[in-house]
Amino acid sequence: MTGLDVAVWPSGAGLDDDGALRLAGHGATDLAAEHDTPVFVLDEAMFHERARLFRDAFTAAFEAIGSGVDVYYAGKSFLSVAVARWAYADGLRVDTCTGGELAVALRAQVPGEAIGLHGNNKSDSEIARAIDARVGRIVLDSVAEVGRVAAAARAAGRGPHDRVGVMVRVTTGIHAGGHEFIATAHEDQKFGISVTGGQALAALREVLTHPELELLGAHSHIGSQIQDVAAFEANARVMLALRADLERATGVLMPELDLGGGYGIAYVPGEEAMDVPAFARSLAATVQRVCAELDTTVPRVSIEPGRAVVGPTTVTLYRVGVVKPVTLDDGSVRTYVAVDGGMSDNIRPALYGARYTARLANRAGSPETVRARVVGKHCESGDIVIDEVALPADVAPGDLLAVPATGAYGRSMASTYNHVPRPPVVAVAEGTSRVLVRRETEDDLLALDLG
Ligand SMILES: Cc1ncc(COP(=O)(O)O)c(C=O)c1O
Ligand SMILES: N[C@@H](CCCC[NH3+])C(=O)O
Repeated sequence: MTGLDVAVWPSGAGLDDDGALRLAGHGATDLAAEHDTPVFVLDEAMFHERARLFRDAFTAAFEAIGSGVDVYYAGKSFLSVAVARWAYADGLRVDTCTGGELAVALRAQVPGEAIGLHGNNKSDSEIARAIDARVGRIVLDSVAEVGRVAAAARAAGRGPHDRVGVMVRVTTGIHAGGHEFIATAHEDQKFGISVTGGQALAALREVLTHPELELLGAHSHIGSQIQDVAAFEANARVMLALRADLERATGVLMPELDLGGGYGIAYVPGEEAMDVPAFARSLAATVQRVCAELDTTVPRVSIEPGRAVVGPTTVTLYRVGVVKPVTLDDGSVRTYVAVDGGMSDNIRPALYGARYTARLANRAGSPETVRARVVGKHCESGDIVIDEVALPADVAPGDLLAVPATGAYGRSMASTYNHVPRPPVVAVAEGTSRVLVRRETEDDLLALDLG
């Protein structure tokens, strides 16, 4: 819509005649008045659009090569009961990685068979709970876990005729993703079992020795915020070769490969939104080509996007407090704009150097701009929301500031640092708005403190 970069702002965002922000027909000023700030505002229609886009694009691409696909929504990016319900209703499955995420998916009445459980350090109770819920698959992350899950399956009365579906998470050596902390398939890190030296192959063979486990396939996830299809394709090659190696060694052809999540989104103007159908077609073509080279059948594929589904749907609204011009050593001025949240609702800039953009949400503001740094209210000089952004020169205390693309890893990684209660998530649609996750209160925090 006019004045807004469509790659960065939700599809339901627009500006009214005064240049104030509207989200799915709701004025940002009204939303802030009703829910207070900071608040995460999620464009519900866009969540459905994004979920169905992944479902339809990948289904079409993989059906075209004679295969099928399951899209798991990665709950770690943002999960609430409503969101889990929506994802399932939109034809997605739900990927969880802790007992807490599993509990949310189950509360949403997502059937167990449509849930996956990950985790590099699952507890006995998480494993037992997943088996009890009859989740569709447990992704094994270490050799030790193979025996533990088999034992838990036996203890739950499962056997050769009622096996527990598992995958083995492997690291393929493909290094991708923006920051070291979010790259996950290089060798020297905690996730998965390496393909080098035959370790992954040995783990897959180990699964086959347990009659109560059904080996559904191998799983990989190479990192997050990846824009380049080549990295996914390189990963797919390694995974397909591993599948062929297992078949040669044992005669067992794994029916499925999970190629993980990690699809990137646009955070700042100038970055482009990914062309999901083109991406899916390119990946499917690679899978088909490599299968032909290996003279093997095309497996069923699953993927686990989180950020690319929910990230672009959400805008954080903050209230501006202190505005402080600071003269730098070179004589230039940087305007520090302090908002009423910060690293407790968005740790990504501090943790990964992640970049965001912002605009005033209650009015257009003056056409002249200042070089602004948006900072939070925490007792930490690294509490920076946006390192540098041009804001109207008349930005003032009381203004509303909107930061887009905060749907993934914002609320889900939020903390209560400095005893700042975590903000709510409000879903907006044309004519309706509702609180998905309520604001924490000081009473919530004090209730934990036993004195
Ligand atoms: C195993 C696994 N699957 C899926 C995801 C989701 O990643 P993204 O939100 O980047 O799509 C992650 C997080 O990086 C992950 O570790
Ligand atoms: N939390 C990370 C990405 C997900 C890592 C999970 N494996 C981020 O905000 O970018």
